Amino acid sequence: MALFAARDRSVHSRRRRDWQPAFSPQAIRHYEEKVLLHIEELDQQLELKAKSGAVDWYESVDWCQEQIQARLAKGPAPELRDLTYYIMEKEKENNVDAGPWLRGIVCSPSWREALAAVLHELVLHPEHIDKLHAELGDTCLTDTNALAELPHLNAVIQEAMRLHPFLPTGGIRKTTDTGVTIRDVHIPPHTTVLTPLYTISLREDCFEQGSSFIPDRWTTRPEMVRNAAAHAPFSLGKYNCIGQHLAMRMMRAVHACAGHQKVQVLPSSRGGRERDGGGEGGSVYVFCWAGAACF
Ligand code: HEM
Repeated sequence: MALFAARDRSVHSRRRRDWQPAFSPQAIRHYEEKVLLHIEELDQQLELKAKSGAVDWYESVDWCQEQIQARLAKGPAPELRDLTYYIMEKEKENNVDAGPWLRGIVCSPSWREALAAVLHELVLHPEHIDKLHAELGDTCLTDTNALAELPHLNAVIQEAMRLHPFLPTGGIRKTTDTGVTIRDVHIPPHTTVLTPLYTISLREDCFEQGSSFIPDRWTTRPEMVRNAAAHAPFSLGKYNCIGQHLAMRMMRAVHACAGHQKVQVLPSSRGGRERDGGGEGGSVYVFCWAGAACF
């Protein structure tokens, strides 16, 4: 059973405690050292590709999945004491096969969706790529502490995650025997509660021009955020995303490359779904493999 699916509080807390050391500041630093090599490689590849043509998004996704499958198939080698190794070992102790779960985290939903969401918006709003480029200046792409201080980079990521929440109707919870009263609303016992994050994100009473991509609302136009509590891309409380700091640090590094290399849009080779930029020209989504390389 995946960690997030452990609904028994004590089981969940114990399993989460097991995972916690893998996300400590020291562990993240150690892990970053490895990942940042791939970020430099990504930046170089982007530069090369920009000269020789586009990279196909779908090929990149296939490559990414192959890398992770190969990594998981190899199993935990003693010298590989990193995040993947740690989680696989811990989950083995809990009699859980972490393979599918890790593949789930790494290859797909959250990480990939968030990377794609930001790129999707950048592709549709190239002026923000220029702005990122200017903001980056000569900031080192692998200096994750310096990247964390860049307001527009952070704002672009937050805004894209607001418009494309990874769990559009997610965070399913169920009340217990007693039900629960929130303000003056009583939710009866054993009721499943769904939070429609996508709908909330677009509400005018939460965000002015809620359906528009306006990163400046997170920086110079705070009045456009009418209810900041409506934005919780990593969820809240005891079940919130344990990997959020790592995810944000890695996303900043990947998207800094987009700004640095001023990524441009070309038509998609296999036609586009909505998130691919679809009717508006498709996209060159070169970054998925950077995410994959991270793991
Ligand atoms: C931008 C990328 C990411 C987003 C948007 C994201 C989002 C989320 C959200 C919304 C939840 C809560 C689900 C719920 O309420 O039921 C969650 C849980 C979780 N996430 Fe992430 N996540 C991201 C990246 C990561 C990464 C990189 C890792 C680990 C390497 C990770 C590991 C987890 C785990 C283990 C949980 C379950 C936590 C628990 O139940 O205690 N996530 N994530």
